[in-house]
Amino acid sequence: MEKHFDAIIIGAGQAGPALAARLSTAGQRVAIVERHLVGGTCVNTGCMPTKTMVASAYAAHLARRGAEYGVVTGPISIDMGRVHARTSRVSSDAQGRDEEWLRGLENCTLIFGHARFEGGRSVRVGDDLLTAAKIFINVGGRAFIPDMPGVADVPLLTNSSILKLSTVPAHLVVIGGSYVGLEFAQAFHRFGAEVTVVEKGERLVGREDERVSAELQRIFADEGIAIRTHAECIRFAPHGDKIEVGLTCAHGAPAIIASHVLMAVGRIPNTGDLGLEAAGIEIDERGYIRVNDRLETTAPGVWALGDCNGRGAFTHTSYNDFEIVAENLLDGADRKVTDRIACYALYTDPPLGRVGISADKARSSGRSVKVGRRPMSRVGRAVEKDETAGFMEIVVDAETDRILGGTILGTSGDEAIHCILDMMANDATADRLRQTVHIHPTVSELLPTIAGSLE
Ligand SMILES: Cc1cc2nc3c(=O)[nH]c(=O)nc-3n(C[C@H](O)[C@H](O)[C@H](O)COP(=O)(O)OP(=O)(O)OC[C@H]3O[C@@H](n4cnc5c(N)ncnc54)[C@H](O)[C@@H]3O)c2cc1C
Ligand SMILES: NC(=O)c1ccc[n+]([C@@H]2O[C@H](COP(=O)([O-])OP(=O)(O)OC[C@H]3O[C@@H](n4cnc5c(N)ncnc54)[C@H](O)[C@@H]3O)[C@@H](O)[C@H]2O)c1
Repeated sequence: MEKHFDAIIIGAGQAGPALAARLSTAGQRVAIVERHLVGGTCVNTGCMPTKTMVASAYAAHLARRGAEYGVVTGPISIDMGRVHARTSRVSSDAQGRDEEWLRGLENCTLIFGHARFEGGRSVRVGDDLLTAAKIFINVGGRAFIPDMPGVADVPLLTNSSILKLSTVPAHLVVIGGSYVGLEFAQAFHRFGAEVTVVEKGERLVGREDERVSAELQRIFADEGIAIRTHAECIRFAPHGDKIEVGLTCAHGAPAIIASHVLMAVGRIPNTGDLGLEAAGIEIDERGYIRVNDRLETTAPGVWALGDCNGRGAFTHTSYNDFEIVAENLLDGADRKVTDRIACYALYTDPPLGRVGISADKARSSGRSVKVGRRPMSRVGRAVEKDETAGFMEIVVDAETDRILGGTILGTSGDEAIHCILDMMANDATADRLRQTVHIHPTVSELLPTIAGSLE
């Protein structure tokens, strides 16, 4: 059956639902199509369940350290069933709320099914052909499983299936030492698993400055998490009821035996089964939909938002894509994706908060910069909490004194980094930050001091 709307949104992740609400409130008839669960990756298999798990793991870690704080506790054990139940509840509550809200929107129809383009203005979902003058793609991505030797011969976990474990793995091998890998590695180690992180690059979080990689590696090693870098030739083979993970490393054992293996080597966009060619929508060599600064695709009347456009890979970037598209369409704004200041956090303990350009990248780009840095051991609040691993860093343009970026690898780094982000958003100078009085005792209070001693 053919059904006509003013707008079709494909995918109910982090941009789609908000856009559906804005367009339908503006009086447009909107269809939003979702093939699995409302809320997409973040709510169901990404941010929310992982940060819930990370919180349980932190509780376990603190409980084990209780005596250091003068809290005498008995033996610590992990009820993985309850960890799992808590994680599922947080996700399913949010998913249910989001779905109910979408269903309640006037002028908006929520349709479950796989959407596929049949032309520039038409999308098939099952027996229905939906047509609209405007189509918005918000299909996200999924875990990438590379074609490594033995990959089809053994069971491998992804960020989705690992959330279903209701027992603690004996030995979890994590392939990939970046966001997904490190957050799960530390959490499962704190739940009691032996954990080995296997990274093919020369260091963890290879996109960050070496100082960050080295400090994270030290923190992980101190906790007892094994790390194997330079693992360039990973292969898998069944080993009884276990999995042999073969590694060709510069040093160390050639293989390890795992009870479970998590693949965390990146994500690929869900663009292969969308029929994009029928609408003339171009993708790049990695499958990301090509968009311009206003997130318009190569087909008129079609936009791509969120992870599938390759312009961001976070919930906040997907949501910001919604803001850009909605304000340009409905408010006559001229917002651009390149106006966004890069910012993100890695939820290890301590977390890494990052904004703008890093010190090494600024220097290698040839810019003249000043850098201020302090170890977390100089932050009073960190000392009081006895969480002194890490450091804080601010990067400043030596000519204009404008703040270019910041790194906080340390307790509350995911929150405190916003001081630097907000200063950057207001184009403030380091001197302005230096003059700003911050609250004592906080992690943020050292930032004005650092801004006053740049080198
Ligand atoms: C383990 C993990 C932890 C993460 N933690 C964080 C974090 O702490 N902070 C952060 O900012 N980001 C985090 N992320 C990234 C974040 O989850 C994503 O950037 C974000 O969810 C992207 O949102 P999106 O709207 O682009 O797509 P998604 O949330 O992936 O939503 C896309 C939706 O489209 C649907 N869909 C796909 N194809 C079709 C089709 N053909 N027809 C109909 N529907 C379709 C999918 O079912 C899905 O519901 C994490 C990711 C992972 C994997
Ligand atoms: N805190 C957060 O915001 C958060 C948390 C989790 C995920 N995410 C999002 O999810 C995306 C995916 O995260 P990710 O960690 O899977 O990918 P990633 O691209 O960030 O890192 C992949 C890692 O795997 C390594 N690798 C690649 N191929 C390999 C191989 N064959 N063998 C061993 N190692 C290999 C890479 O060198 C890299 O270190 C991120 O881009 C991020 O945006 C965000």
